[in-house]
Amino acid sequence: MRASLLQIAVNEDETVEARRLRVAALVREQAGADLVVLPELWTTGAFAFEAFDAAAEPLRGPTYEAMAKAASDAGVWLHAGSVPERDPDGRLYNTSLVFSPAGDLAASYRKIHRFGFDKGEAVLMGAGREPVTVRLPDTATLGVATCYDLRFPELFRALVDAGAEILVVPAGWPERRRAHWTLLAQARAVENQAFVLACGTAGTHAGVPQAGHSIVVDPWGEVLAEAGPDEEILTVEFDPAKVARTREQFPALKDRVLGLEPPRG
Ligand SMILES: NC(=O)CCC(=O)C(=O)O
Repeated sequence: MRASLLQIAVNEDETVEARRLRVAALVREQAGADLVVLPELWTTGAFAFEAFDAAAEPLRGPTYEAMAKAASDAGVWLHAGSVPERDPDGRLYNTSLVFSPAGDLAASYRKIHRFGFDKGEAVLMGAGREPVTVRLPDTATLGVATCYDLRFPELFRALVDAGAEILVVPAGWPERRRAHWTLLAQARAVENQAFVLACGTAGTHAGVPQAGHSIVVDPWGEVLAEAGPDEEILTVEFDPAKVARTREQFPALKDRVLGLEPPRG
């Protein structure tokens, strides 16, 4: 399987419309890949809270249209990262879109864990409730999560319980916590014996330098590829069957003890 992670630079000197056109062209150039992955909220930047409202779009808005067409032009599965979605009631969500090679929407996922504690995304956007997996026929099952979700292992375990073998994590992770990003991507891969494809942004928006360093980790925790800090296309080839082999050779997932009593005392 060949995957391309498009680590897009999100800077304020480029308009949302210009970036959308540029990213669509980059996706088209990935013809021949099986899966293309974009970062979180790449139209505005994940920390550009003040831009969310103006840039919000219905699910089937301009980013949906551009990415559906780019996926079908390239003939690839496309995890198009996330967009600020405005639902029919006016509520915003951080919503990921996954397209089939025919350009059909295969899945959408509203980010469950919103970042910012008592400000930013956490107050501006609603929370998703449903973990989402996507079956790529004859290939593997994707489990999708978004950025801050990476800190919550129980979500990833739910995805694995639903059959996920490749965990895809679009993000807008800041440079100041880059060490967490790398560590958590490896931890989620090792504990779930799954591939992790984590695609971040580069550049600086809203005064927050982005980490870049998109990363692909295999089910044994080995880093197969890692980007640098700037805009980059990270391409990697791997065998999804390694998930089943790893889980068979080192069957730790079978040793889970569920439903523990709460601690006494
Ligand atoms: N956009 C995000 O979810 C940022 C997450 C983050 O900065 C962190 O978890 O640290």
